[in-house]
Amino acid sequence: MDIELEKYILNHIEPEGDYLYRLYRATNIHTIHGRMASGHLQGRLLKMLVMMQRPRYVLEVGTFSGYSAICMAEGLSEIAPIMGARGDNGGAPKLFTFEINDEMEDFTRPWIEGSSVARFIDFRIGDALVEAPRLGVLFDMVFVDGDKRHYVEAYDKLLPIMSKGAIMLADNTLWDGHVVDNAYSKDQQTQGVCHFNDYVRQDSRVEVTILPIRDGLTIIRKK
Ligand SMILES: C[S@@+](CC[C@H](N)C(=O)[O-])C[C@H]1O[C@@H](n2cnc3c(N)ncnc32)[C@H](O)[C@@H]1O
Repeated sequence: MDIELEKYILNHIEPEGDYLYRLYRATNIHTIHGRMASGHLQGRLLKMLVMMQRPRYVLEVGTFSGYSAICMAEGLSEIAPIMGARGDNGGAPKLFTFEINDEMEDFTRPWIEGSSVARFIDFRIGDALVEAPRLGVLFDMVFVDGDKRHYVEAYDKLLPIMSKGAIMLADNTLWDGHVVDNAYSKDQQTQGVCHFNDYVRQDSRVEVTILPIRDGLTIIRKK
């Protein structure tokens, strides 16, 4: 997107807040692929979607530095009073977020635990596609942001543990425009994203739309 237009957008949406600003900076300083973090615009969208969907349980595949997890938890903290939480997390909404790379834990856990919404986040190291089905809960919202080569596998494993009317968000589904660029047709991640986009489109159990925000964000609603 044009830089001026992006600046304009960021000046006309809810501010990121100091904590997330510092986390984004720290992510970019201390990790190699800092730009994987959602950032201001997508973070505000995730929070907004949580407030609109009002989920009891949210699942995230791929915590990385915790940026998107904190944004979604901010949404949960807004809806918690409406959902009749008792304040001890007994009936409060909750985000389970999984990170497969255990080397991220030392960086990410303090940021999550130091955030004002930590009580809404259950951060676990492990493969979300293996661990999430073992939790025994139905998710009302799922954010798939893990390995692009396994998006179809993620979809097949997670759709059955989503409630009717739940939404799945899948990030990076335009993959920097590579989905329409033949030069990348042999790239495994591009192939994974393209396969996923085709696969979801033909599935009559869901409705799907793609937002051209950032790197492409697919919204899938389970009928
Ligand atoms: C793009 S980053 C996530 C960014 C983060 N969601 C955000 O928006 O700030 C992707 C992360 O997913 C992790 N990952 C990949 N496959 C996974 C899986 N099956 N379960 C849990 N984490 C996974 C990777 O190690 C990486 O840290």
